[in-house]
Amino acid sequence: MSDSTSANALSVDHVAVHFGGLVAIADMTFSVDRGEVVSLIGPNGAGKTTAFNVVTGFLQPTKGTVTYQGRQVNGLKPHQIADLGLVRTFQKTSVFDTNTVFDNILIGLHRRGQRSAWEVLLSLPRVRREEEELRAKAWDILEFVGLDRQANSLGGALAYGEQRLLEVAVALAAEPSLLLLDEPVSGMNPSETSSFMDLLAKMRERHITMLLVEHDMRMVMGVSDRIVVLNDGHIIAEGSPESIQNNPEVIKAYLGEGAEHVGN
Ligand SMILES: Nc1ncnc2c1ncn2[C@@H]1O[C@H](COP(=O)(O)OP(=O)(O)OP(=O)(O)O)[C@@H](O)[C@H]1O
Repeated sequence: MSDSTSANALSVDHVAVHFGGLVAIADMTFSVDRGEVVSLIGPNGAGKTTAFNVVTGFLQPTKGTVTYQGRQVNGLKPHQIADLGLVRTFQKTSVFDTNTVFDNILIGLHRRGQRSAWEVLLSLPRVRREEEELRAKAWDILEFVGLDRQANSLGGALAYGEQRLLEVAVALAAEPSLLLLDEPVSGMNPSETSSFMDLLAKMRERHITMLLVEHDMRMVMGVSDRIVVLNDGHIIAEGSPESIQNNPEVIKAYLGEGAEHVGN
């Protein structure tokens, strides 16, 4: 973590979100530095999903600003924010069931393509060369997430945990400069969760900046550089996994759900 504000990839400053009279987020300020993995945790209803939706443009804050690499992003549409490199996954998987795993990645890669329909139709040599490069890139991504052996399976035929891996693979195809993961291991069995943690560790080694909303504490403690704890729309603690695990305020906030969730 760096003290320099110029290292901040993402800054959330004094953001509040009200739904009518309900204050989902009262006043939230936090940042994510380049190369950092930051997790947003908190009991049910704390405001995590709301915060995630504000950062990705799916909700507008009532107050405050969100800036990314020095540029204000609140007010932009979700696809404009994605174009800036903030790429998100969803709680529910969004893979194309009737396309192969390989084509799912290829579609993701094509979304970034600059070519006109005419160039593609005429199949110009440059287009063919680029197509080959994209296919090679798709293989690299599939190998990276460990789905290369399922390349020809249909998206819908994959096991649940594999579908979630594919979703991350599609997000990686967009070459995110900040990857936002919304409860990526929810619904996974322990072995799928463990494979997913291995993938996160690999992404971390590649210095992919990540913001994670997650309930699974074993995973949060294992992969995060820094943890931001929300409770009732307020940030009640922020720090390393060790400091969060031993923070009395955090333990108290979780007691209603069972304090053991924080420790392990
Ligand atoms: N669209 C909405 N309209 C009204 N209230 C909402 C809306 N979305 C969220 N809320 C409320 O805002 C508060 C924060 O909800 P949010 O979903 O952000 O919490 P969370 O920490 O993600 O919870 P969980 O862990 O259960 O997903 C809750 O009281 C919730 O009921």
